Amino acid sequence: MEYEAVKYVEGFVENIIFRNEDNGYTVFDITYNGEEVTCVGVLSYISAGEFIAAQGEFVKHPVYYMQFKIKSYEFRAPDDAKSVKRYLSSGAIKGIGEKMAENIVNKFGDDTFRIMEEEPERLAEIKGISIKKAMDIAAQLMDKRDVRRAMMFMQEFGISMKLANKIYTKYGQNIYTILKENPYRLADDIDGIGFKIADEIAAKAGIKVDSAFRIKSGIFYVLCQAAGQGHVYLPLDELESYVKSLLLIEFDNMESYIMDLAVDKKVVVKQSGDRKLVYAAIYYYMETSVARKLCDLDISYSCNDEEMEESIEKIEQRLNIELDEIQKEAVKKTVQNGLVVITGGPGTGKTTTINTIIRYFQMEGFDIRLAAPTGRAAKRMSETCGMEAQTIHRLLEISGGPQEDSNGSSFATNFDRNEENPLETDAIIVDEMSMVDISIMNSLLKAVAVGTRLILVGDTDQLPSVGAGNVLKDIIASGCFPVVRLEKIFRQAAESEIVINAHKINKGEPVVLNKYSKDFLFVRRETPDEIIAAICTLVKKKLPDYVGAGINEIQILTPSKKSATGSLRLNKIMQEYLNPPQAGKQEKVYGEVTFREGDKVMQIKNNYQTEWEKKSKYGVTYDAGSGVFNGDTGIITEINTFMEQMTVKFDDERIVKYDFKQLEELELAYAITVHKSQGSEYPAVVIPMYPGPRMLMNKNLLYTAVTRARKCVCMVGNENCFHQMAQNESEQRRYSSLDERIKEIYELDNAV
Ligand SMILES: Nc1ncnc2c1ncn2[C@@H]1O[C@H](COP(=O)(O)OP(=O)(O)OP(=O)(O)O)[C@@H](O)[C@H]1O
Repeated sequence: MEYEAVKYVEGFVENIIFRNEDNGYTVFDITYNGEEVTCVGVLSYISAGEFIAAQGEFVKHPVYYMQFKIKSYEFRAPDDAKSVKRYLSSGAIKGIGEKMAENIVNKFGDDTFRIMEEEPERLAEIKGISIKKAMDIAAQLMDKRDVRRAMMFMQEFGISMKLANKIYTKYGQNIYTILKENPYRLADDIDGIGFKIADEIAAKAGIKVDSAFRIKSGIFYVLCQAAGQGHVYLPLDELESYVKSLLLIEFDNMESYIMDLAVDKKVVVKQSGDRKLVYAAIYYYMETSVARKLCDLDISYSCNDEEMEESIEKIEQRLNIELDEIQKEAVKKTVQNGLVVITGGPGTGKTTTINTIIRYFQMEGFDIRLAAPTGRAAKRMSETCGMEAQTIHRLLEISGGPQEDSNGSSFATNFDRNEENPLETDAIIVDEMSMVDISIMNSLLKAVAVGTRLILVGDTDQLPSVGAGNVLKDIIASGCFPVVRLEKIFRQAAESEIVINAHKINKGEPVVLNKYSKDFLFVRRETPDEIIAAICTLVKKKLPDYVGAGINEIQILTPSKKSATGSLRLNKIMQEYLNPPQAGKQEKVYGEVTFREGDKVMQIKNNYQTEWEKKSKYGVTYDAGSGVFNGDTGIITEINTFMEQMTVKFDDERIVKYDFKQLEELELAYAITVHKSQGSEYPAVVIPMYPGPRMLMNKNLLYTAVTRARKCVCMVGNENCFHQMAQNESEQRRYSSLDERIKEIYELDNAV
């Protein structure tokens, strides 16, 4: 072939060699003038068997030699008998093989395609084709043409192939009206499309910036964003100002848009005093159903006080302890009530109380389940209670990916345990309740049958849950259920300056920073670089021996991600220091991060599908399952660039193979933010103390960081920064109203 002269090729798509569904880049073969030609180009749609006519030119590829680079193209219906036969026998139409293709073309010749499209019933004139089959062939042809047209149409709006496929699967031929009239529906209906993408599409479709669809979609988007920051609702005035700054327009009738959304059941509006509160409907109903269930669980049992005292005494003898009066009261309350909250700071005897409750229930012959919100918290609970604790997710038996609401947007997880199939147990004790958000609380409560005792344990002064809601605080604030507050610090705990100082921080009392403390150390440094240098020495040389732990067990906790002493920078430096490049150590660069064999990493989102296994030292698998969760930490044991896989061994021995595509789920974890450390405990914790944003650097955060340490807290930096944090009460306000929902339902129940 005279490659240079050829500017046009045509032929049947025979073999698709490569296709990137995100951007449509495709490599495929056709036969042109009797020769096989490899074509490359960006195509919105392609299917083997289609007839393509393309303009472009041949270019020389270093390995694959000459390839035709497509500039423009069109798919054509084949127009002569030979081509039609080729097309039909390519397998493009299901149900037509080579022989039948021949029969069809012999009968109708060049007119075949027109007949198939316009008078498909005539195909039944051929032996072996029923009327039903004839109509099916016609439908397939139409479908193919429709898909091709739709894909090309969507490309005009800059929609990636992958999304275009999803959109077409959802709407079919309705895409034309939807994209032209209300592309914002995509944000509601299709996973992977949010307001921002829909807004870009809308701009291309010429939708006006003040269109009602845009404003309503913007309102809903702002509510969902607020939920991502922990808010269950937003007051109307705040919502309005966020929406206006998102959409960059001014408009008057905010309330009428909200009313429209309320009619569509997408939002709920509640009056509170003289303010209107706007909820994304799903969160409102979650709060309501959590409140309803809590009231249902709150039943009381009549118990003989003497018998309870006797049983407690027996346990005290067995455990060789003497419970404090409040601890005893806590135990009794759990025996007498279906729902009890136990709250207290570090060292106030929560674990001891839980352990007594467990023994008590065991003596009664109760079946008991223990749970905590994260893997690490569950592991710690198992250790301190001497009985297996599970994550709430596992307790509820995850049964697949995120569940979709009627609009198709994902918001929750499917659990096998739910109202139809509740947990069959007498008592459930949940620890670290401060981390439980409204969504997982809702799922948990669905699976708890009335009659099962539920005991909620936590410290309300820890940072609130990452997800929306203020569950523990609201339950307590409602004042409707039995709550036991443990406040006394026990002798053993009182010897720990970690515990003493944590309580001082909490109460706003002055803390003396004395570097001679046994477990609460402050190393004074000024600049970020000096601070980091000191941290390096502490983590590698000093602390492991001091607390009798491995280097990887010493955890750096930092308030922020991006500052000079933030987790991103610290991780880079610590990686160089603790796990530098070395011949034979494989690496994988992913975005800004280089992962290296031997690195400490953390899973940063819940993934219920990811499979894991546990292996004995001889490499024999003895346990397997699925699900890795936000906060799980481990070590990279292998990077296989050929298989494009990275293997991580988690702290609890689970081994997970990540495809390179999945690496967005992992972060280096030499240093992690305090927020991510909630619910975990480490033998030693190192905290850089360097000024940062006031909203972030507050008492709550300091308290949470300090209480993560079991044996030693070591702060490095500026003493003033510590004191400012301890005095900064600016706990960011969370808009939640579970307490109100509980009160409403409780009052209704008790009014009867
Ligand atoms: N009634 C008691 N008498 C004497 N010591 C007690 C009593 N209750 C708890 N302790 C001791 O106080 C210390 C703290 O108790 P525990 O671990 O139960 O508290 P916690 O609230 O669970 O603390 P953390 O949240 O820090 O784990 C432990 O050493 C425990 O043995």
